[in-house]
Amino acid sequence: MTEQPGTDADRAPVRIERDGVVATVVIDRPKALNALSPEVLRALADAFDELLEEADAVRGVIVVGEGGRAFVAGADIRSLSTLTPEEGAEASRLGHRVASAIEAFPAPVIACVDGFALGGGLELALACDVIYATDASSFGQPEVRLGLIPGFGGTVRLPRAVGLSLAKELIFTGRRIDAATAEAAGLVARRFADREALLAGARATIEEVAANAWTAVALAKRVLVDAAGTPTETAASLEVAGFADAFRTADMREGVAAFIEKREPEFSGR
Ligand SMILES: CCCCCCCCCCCCC[C@H](O)CC(=O)SCCNC(=O)CCNC(=O)[C@H](O)C(C)(C)COP(=O)(O)OP(=O)(O)OC[C@H]1O[C@@H](n2cnc3c(N)ncnc32)[C@H](O)[C@@H]1OP(=O)(O)O
Repeated sequence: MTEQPGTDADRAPVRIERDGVVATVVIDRPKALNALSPEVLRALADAFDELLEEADAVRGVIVVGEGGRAFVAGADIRSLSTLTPEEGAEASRLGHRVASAIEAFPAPVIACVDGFALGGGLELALACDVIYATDASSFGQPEVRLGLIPGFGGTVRLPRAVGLSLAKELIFTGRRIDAATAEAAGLVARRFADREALLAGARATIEEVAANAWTAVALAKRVLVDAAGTPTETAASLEVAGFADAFRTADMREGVAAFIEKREPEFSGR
């Protein structure tokens, strides 16, 4: 799909901003409320592939929508209207590829929601590790109002985030919930008064994580992602393997030694 002139045509749909150990992935289609076109999805997948090449220097990623009105207002409905069922399946697979790239990234990815997070937008946020939001934000899976169902992981991750009962209510009604309700439901980890506080809070969290053994943080994320939704026995065996892997790191030896010697650890990332 090509952007209409005078809309977002003159800008890349996604950009990466680097500042120290923090990388920020900005979805930049504000005139379409950052709707997910195929170009946006491919650019998101490329962005995380690019960040993976620098993973030894990036301790956390912020994902945010440009414009202050929306994180992402869903899949691009104009694009969806042109699809055959097979193209729809391909679009859904493209969305799942982006979600997998986010879940595979070896550091925390924080969705900073400022405005609407709807449909594929909420699903993108759910693929991230943590969701932070401004008070004015809202969340929903309105696909059924378009004759669709969630196609970017919403039927998988929303029940995990808020429980099956509320997930079914949101998916069946297409209703939007505000940030306070989303926080109370466990969908949003922290709320902030405005965009500036939101981004500052996400940065502070990443810097706090960066002070830890990021080998352990990466291991914990891998276990949490791989174990999600699996039977308890499977999840437990994944944790056992991850715990054993931690003993193979220099960081574990350094962390333990630093505690015993009553000094600050100096983690190497090995
Ligand atoms: C091969 C082709 C592939 C095509 C798709 C590729 C991506 C696929 C991704 C994987 C699968 C995703 C599966 C997902 O589960 C499906 C969905 O997400 S379906 C869409 C769900 N979202 C919605 O239904 C929300 C739609 N928007 C609204 O309800 C309202 O815009 C709003 C958010 C409540 C805000 O309302 P207002 O404040 O009144 O603002 P406007 O409505 O005037 O919007 C401003 C402007 O933005 C345009 N716009 C908003 N949302 C979208 C959108 N989702 N797609 C396209 N454009 C959108 C709106 O049209 C306005 O533009 P203008 O008319 O001014 O040009």
